[in-house]
Amino acid sequence: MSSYGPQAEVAIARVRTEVAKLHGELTRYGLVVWTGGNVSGRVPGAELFVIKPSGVSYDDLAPENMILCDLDGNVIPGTPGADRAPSSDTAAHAYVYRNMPEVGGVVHTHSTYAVAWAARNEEIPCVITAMADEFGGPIPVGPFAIIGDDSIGRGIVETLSGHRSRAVLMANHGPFTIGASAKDAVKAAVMVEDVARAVHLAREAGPLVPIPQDAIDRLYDRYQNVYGQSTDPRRVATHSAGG
Ligand SMILES: O=C(CO)[C@@H](O)[C@@H](O)COP(=O)(O)O
Repeated sequence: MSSYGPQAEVAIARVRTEVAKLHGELTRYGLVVWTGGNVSGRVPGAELFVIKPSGVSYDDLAPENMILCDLDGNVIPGTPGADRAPSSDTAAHAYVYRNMPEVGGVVHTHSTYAVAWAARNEEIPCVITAMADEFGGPIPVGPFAIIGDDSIGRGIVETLSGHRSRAVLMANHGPFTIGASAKDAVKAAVMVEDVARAVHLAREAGPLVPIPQDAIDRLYDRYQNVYGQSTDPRRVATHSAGG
């Protein structure tokens, strides 16, 4: 049985509970069918993250069967849940944690409208204020990447580094989102599906009207710095990063 010391063990237990519970949000918001999505969370203060087992029904996910991994995506032997195979996207999540130290959570879903944009390899243009608020502009498309190794992770990092968006539509696959915490990344997954649906429906009904860049900038700035509570993880992360 591995032990990382009492402080880290408390943090691991907290992230296990949070990550197991957050999968319920994927089903609550209709972002997944069957087992087609995953959530992970970084363990603060340790070179570790927690992710779900592969292909296990969401009803059966519990803190004790979440899987603890190092930042190379290796399962930590002897820890609870280590007897099962981790999510197919473990290497992708690990790559993001290794290369984006500010990221505390990663989420992948196959939510319908976001996947439809990904299937066309088409970015979602910024035509509604909710997008300017949450994503600060369009939602970009990442490269086509094979599932199973760190190609997806490389595509996520290449596309989102220096980009305001916390969501990327991996070509012909679907959305991956990042956040200051696992919950924050789940929120981005909920929001990306909402805007993917709204912009799709808008375009069906008529031409899209872009929002001027200066208005996008003002909306984004307000949402990062004024909206919500000063204790929100997003605002704490923005300010500690000097943003
Ligand atoms: O996108 C894919 C496969 O297409 C996977 O992320 C999805 O099915 C979820 O897989 P896991 O159950 O996390 O292994």
